[in-house]
Amino acid sequence: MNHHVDVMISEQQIKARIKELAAQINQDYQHAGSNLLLIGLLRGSFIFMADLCREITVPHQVDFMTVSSYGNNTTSSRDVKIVQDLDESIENTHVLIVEDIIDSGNTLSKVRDLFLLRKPASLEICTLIDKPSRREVEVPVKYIGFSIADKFIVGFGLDYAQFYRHLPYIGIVTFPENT
Ligand SMILES: O=P(O)(O)OC[C@H]1O[C@H](OP(=O)(O)OP(=O)(O)O)[C@H](O)[C@@H]1O
Ligand code: HPA
Repeated sequence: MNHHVDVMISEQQIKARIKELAAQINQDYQHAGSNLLLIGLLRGSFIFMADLCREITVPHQVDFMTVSSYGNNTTSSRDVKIVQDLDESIENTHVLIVEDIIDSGNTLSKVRDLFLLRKPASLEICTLIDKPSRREVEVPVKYIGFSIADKFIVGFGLDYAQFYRHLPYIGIVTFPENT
């Protein structure tokens, strides 16, 4: 493959930040009873979800929904597809969407609008990475791991053409035409 990957956010930095996010979530949801549901958007969120939920000590359930908008491209198609919806109702449930990255905002905006129609008790978003300069659609995000500049990144669940999701760090992809 004609590009290379450099470390941008180390494994240690990510682990430490996830602990901080979970501490904030534990505090914010201490009165949610056992009515908290974390919903990860696949595929990108699977590693962040696995690490985050193991730091969350308030009772909660975990579910996933499969959504896709990038295909194998590095820019959003803006056509967000619900590939696999939730099986269960989220009515009267405190829902926290867990996402790897918010870039244009198209994915989370569509999912958020869909979930709001289902009348959850509350609905918030937690993303590991935010790229605010790329936003096309505003979406309220309560928990942000790292806010970064406009670079295409991989690792910790994030892919380039489905590769690199396994990297334990966030890396920047450099393409030859950009160097
Ligand atoms: O804010 P946006 O511009 O919509 O971009 C964010 C979305 O893009 C990626 O998903 P992708 O469609 O690549 O699917 P994946 O989760 O399977 O990697 C990522 O996981 C987010 O869901
Ligand atoms: O920078 C990115 N990397 C991988 N997938 C993505 N989806 C939106 N932005 C990105």
